[in-house]
Amino acid sequence: MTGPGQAVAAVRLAVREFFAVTRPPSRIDVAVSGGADSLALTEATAHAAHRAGLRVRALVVDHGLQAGSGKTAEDAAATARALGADEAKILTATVHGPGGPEAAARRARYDALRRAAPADALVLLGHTRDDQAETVLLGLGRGSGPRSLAGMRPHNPPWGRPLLDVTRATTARACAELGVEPWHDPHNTDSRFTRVRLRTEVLPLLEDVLSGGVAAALARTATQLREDNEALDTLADALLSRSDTGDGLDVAVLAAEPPALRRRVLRRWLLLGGVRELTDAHLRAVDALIGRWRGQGGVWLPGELEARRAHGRLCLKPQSTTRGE
Ligand SMILES: Nc1ncnc2c1ncn2[C@@H]1O[C@H](COP(=O)(O)OP(=O)(O)OP(=O)(O)O)[C@@H](O)[C@H]1O
Repeated sequence: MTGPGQAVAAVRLAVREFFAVTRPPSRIDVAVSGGADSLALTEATAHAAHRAGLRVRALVVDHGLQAGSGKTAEDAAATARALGADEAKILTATVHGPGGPEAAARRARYDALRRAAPADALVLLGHTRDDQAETVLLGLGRGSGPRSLAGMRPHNPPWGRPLLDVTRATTARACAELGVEPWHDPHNTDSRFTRVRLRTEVLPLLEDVLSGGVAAALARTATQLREDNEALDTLADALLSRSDTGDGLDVAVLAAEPPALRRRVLRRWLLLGGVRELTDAHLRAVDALIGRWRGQGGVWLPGELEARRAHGRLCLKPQSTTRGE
């Protein structure tokens, strides 16, 4: 008997390595679009799970946006079962709200998956190294900070992404080895989408100019930044406890620290304090109350809150018209 092909073996190895670090619950959910990435992931997950006595459920989201989407979802569910999933469930998503149709569909998809999964669930997604590279490149082009350039995290409960080191070419080959025909999302070739143009025009050009290895290099950048971020987050946590006096943050303690670390502390403090949709401009304005203090008034923040400096402390209060120091 011949064993699995090389590509199937590579995907299985990635899933096994993921489970060695992230202990899976007794039932693992896999988000299945019917594309090559999530089908290859389903097969590898079922292979690893069954050896460990765990169950696998495929979750397929039908956005109802394209004609025949119901059939696409049913086909994806049937293929997932054929590849070893113990059960397959089709979820319907209601797409509405702000942003373009892609963003609205993504939001609706993640909401539907989150609703279907129990609190301690692990929901696996088929993002690959190519997706990670595109995310980093998109972030670079938009001037994003290190948090965003660190790309997608392999484990960010309930989400798990075991294939971030596996290429899209490998998942396509794995499907061919398994004898399954993946679904091809028409959006993936629609050049009206920025991500599609990055994938089909920008990355191939960069690969050519830089003699290859660009996607792998971008994914490495993401990993390095993620490690740096984790280290800085640990420092920021410690600095937040040290500067928190109970009636605000001690300005003198924060002023002695580098601005990048200070902004990380402020970000955590503001989010914990109930500020929503914090932008970089807000963060810099609050930081200016420490680093560029000229007796300015408070900074108004989303969530009807105001950060103010008074008596050597930085305080977060409901918005008012009173002035600080
Ligand atoms: N209709 C769907 N039903 C279930 N899971 C899906 C569906 N579409 C996508 N997924 C899951 O999300 C993974 C990533 O797919 P895709 O890149 O299309 O989605 P995305 O979440 O919009 O990603 P990105 O963050 O890259 O924009 C897939 O491999 C699959 O696991």
